[in-house]
Amino acid sequence: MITMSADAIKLLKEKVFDKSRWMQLPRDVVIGHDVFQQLPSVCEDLKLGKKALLISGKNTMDLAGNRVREILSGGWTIIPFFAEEISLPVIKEAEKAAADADFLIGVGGGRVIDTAKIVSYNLDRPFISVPTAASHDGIASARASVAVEGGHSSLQAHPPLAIVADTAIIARAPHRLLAAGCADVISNYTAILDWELAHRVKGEQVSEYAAALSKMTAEILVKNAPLIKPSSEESAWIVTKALVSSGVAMSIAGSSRPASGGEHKFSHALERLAPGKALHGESCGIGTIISMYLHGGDWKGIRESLKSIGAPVTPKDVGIDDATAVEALLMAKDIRPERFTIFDMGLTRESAEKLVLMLYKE
Ligand SMILES: NC(=O)C1=CN([C@@H]2O[C@H](COP(=O)(O)OP(=O)(O)OC[C@H]3O[C@@H](n4cnc5c(N)ncnc54)[C@H](OP(=O)(O)O)[C@@H]3O)[C@@H](O)[C@H]2O)C=CC1
Ligand SMILES: O=C(CO)COP(=O)(O)O
Ligand SMILES: [Zn+2]
Repeated sequence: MITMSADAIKLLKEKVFDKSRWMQLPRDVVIGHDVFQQLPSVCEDLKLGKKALLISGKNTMDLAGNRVREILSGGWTIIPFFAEEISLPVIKEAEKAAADADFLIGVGGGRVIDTAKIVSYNLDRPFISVPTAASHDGIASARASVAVEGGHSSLQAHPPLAIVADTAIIARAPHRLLAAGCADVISNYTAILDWELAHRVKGEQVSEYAAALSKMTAEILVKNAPLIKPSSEESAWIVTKALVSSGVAMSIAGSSRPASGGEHKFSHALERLAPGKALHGESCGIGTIISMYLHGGDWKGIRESLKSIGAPVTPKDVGIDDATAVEALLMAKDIRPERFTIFDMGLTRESAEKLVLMLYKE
């Protein structure tokens, strides 16, 4: 009889048994021109029930939420709910409003979709993600980002059961939103470098598949950067696919690690210090240039790609002064401190000031 030593059993346990992971992925992904028409088929296909809470925003309810409501009105009862911000009180209100709903629909930008995602998770009801802008990679992810007292939380949630992304609507959104979505994807480059750094310094486990998918998504996007233009449905299509792919990478990893490193911590810090000035993806893009410089990579190449897409590359471009950006860089390490990144490698005020100035250099 072969017997195993206690050490061998421990190793086997670490290598095999403790590795079980539950990956949840979206089931129906419909991207294209005028695909709202397919919402009834999607709801029937997924057997979601007959009553839904539709969460949308101040602008997006008129732009798309009401249209979704109209399309589904033949066979479903749709209760509209305005989410003007993402906050715990709004989430609680939405949960009350969804008490007897069978499923949730989030129609809007990242904040609306994350709100619907959290409500869906808390009430254990399915949800459909209907992005009106290709501005963030939470469209398909199983994570939800929410500012909390003294920090920023990335909450575990369910991924949407379906994504219905109408490229005609997305193409009509202000170009700023599309460029922000590109920057959110481009930030995958430094998110992966930070993840690998955390592996080397802290022994954090890296999912090779999630990392490869995330990096490949950023590479394809950068390759297609010359095709990304305002008001173009082809651009909306390219960017939406990249955002879905990046979201899937997060689901594979079971965390936002493949798409969120130090550049995201900088973005969350900036949002705290200068709320509402920069879009999420915009500040992530600026953080990516700085992080890539610190990693010793091609930061000028990243800056050129962002510029060519029309994304901001300096704090000034988003109406934020340099001193605030310096503070955000210094604060970044304290946002979700358990996530080790390049900003934990001894960044000083003096170096932070130099890094911000560097953004303006030719
Ligand atoms: N869960 C995850 O994995 C991820 C989550 N995020 C989160 O997503 C959020 C950022 O998303 P983002 O979309 O940039 O920001 P917002 O959701 O704040 O949307 C920005 C603005 O764009 C408006 N808008 C949306 N679509 C259109 C359109 N078609 N035409 C005109 N205006 C439009 C919104 O209107 P309205 O007022 O109607 O909302 C809002 O005023 C952050 O909270 C971030 O943390 C980001 C990445 C990943
Ligand atoms: O924005 C995200 C990925 O692009 C998710 O990030 P966080 O986990 O930092 O909230
Ligand atoms: Zn992001």
